[in-house]
Amino acid sequence: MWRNSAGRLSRNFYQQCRLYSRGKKQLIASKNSQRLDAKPTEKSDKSKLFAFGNFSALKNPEKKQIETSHAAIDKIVSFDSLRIFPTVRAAMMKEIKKGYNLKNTYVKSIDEVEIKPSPVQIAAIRKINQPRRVAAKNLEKAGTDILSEVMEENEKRKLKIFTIAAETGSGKTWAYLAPVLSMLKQDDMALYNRSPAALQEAQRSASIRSVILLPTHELVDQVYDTLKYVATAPLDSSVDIPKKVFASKEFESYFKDEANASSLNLNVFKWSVGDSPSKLFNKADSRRIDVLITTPGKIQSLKRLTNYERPFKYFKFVDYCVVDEADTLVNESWFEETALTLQLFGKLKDLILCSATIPKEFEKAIQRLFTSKDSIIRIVTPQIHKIPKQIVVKVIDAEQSPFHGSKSRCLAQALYAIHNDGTESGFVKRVIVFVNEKKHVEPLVETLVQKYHHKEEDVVGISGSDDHRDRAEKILPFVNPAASLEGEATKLKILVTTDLLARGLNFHSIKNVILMDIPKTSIDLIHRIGRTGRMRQSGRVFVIIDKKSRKSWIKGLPRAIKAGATLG
Ligand SMILES: Nc1ncnc2c1ncn2[C@@H]1O[C@H](COP(=O)(O)OP(=O)(O)OP(=O)(O)O)[C@@H](O)[C@H]1O
Repeated sequence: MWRNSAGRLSRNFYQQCRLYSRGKKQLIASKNSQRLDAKPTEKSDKSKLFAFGNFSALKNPEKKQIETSHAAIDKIVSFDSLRIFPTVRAAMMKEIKKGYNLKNTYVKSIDEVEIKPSPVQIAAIRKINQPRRVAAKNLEKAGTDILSEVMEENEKRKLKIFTIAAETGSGKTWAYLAPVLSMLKQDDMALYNRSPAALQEAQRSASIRSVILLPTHELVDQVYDTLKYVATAPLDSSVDIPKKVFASKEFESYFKDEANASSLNLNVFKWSVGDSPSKLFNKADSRRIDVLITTPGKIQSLKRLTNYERPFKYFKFVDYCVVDEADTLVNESWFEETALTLQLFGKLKDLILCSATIPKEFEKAIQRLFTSKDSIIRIVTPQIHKIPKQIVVKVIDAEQSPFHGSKSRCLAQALYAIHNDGTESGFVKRVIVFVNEKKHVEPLVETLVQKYHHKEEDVVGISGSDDHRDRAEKILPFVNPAASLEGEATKLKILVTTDLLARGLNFHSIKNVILMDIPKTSIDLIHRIGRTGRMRQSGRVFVIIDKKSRKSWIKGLPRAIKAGATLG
């Protein structure tokens, strides 16, 4: 019912979206593929679960799924053992090294650092970037060449759906970029080796090959910055491409043309807040867009255009789509925009849904978005829903003296202690303070400046009420590497914000996060804590509680994290 004769998504999708939003219908049919689905967690694991009442909102994947990932992960220690297109691997290493945090390490130069794949990168790259081949036994059964050719063509076009779920700061962005960019380059090489002119012709077609969907413009900027760098990073084939690659005829003929070996030569485009539709159309008309980074809302805004015929025509040939922060983009308030956007990609080959948590609602939305549970290949890392052990969590009770119930006095004291604790010497210290409500952001900034004498230029507040240009400006000192002090006295920069900036943002080596309020759910707790302790770095989290928020269970959090408990 969902697919037309060519097996693609049918046109009456929109009405069904309405039915779905009333909880009546399933939406996207998809072909069967490997099933590694999660079942309810066994009782025995409950003992290690840190879950409380309606705070608990996470679905724990089944042990079998975790073991599958464990097995895949243990065997691999280098990117060279993973199937990544050679120039993609080289550009990725350069990009990771460019952003690597050498602060307070004993490493003198980045060249001494060996970049190893993180668990989620190993599991995702192995599972996603698989050659699309029909199983030999099925080809035998086919008998005739024509039928086996049709089967191989179908296999190539079959929609494969993957979910990636891995702890915060574990490198999920490259876990999906490496396979997607590799597939784009593999497609380029196949076409080039058939005929260089055919590749040039394809590059002139007004179309979009892959789309990365994110919930906020900050995240669009962040992923775009990564892609903008790798798309044109200069490569030296004599150094960046291992000799053994040239043993393959395919690569040898492709890289003979220096232009194919000297950079990825990909056309990446960010279409974000304030950008007009014509900016997107002109970009696509001038050269095929290899990767579009945007939000579902921006794409759906094209529906309102009256002066363009068929504004969605550019999306007809999208091969690969990533829904990052998918637990946000498929939850109730975003679902319809995301589902309608996915429906535009009628010839999609790979759909990747990526998130740091698996909320219970996420599972329900996925199972209603895709007709049968076994149409999804799930990639879950063993540390999912665990707080990385290198993060130390402390609970501070504002009811104790000398705070006498004042959380802001408690905050001021914690900031003072961080400012004078001798850590991060030689660099400006940066602290992120999370509050639950955006209306509390500015008053807290005021209090820190007026009452606790922090300098105005050292305390910024960011919430959804701010204009996106101001937000982008204010956030820079926290997403860029720490500025060095050059002999000045220690300095503390404070960012007061809400969950708007808790998801996905790759704050650069932030060592301290303070939660002024207990988050509403364990999902928000994981995302807020995950702004520190990223990619195996250390971090500290201070949770301030008082009579109102005082929940004895939160006092058990530090111990639970130390014991490696899974948040529920
Ligand atoms: N293999 C690696 N080795 C070292 N650093 C890496 C590696 N892969 C990625 N990084 C760096 O780790 C940091 C975190 O990566 P990323 O933002 O993708 O994490 P994430 O899992 O998406 O986090 P979140 O769940 O918060 O979105 C980035 O600065 C990235 O450059």
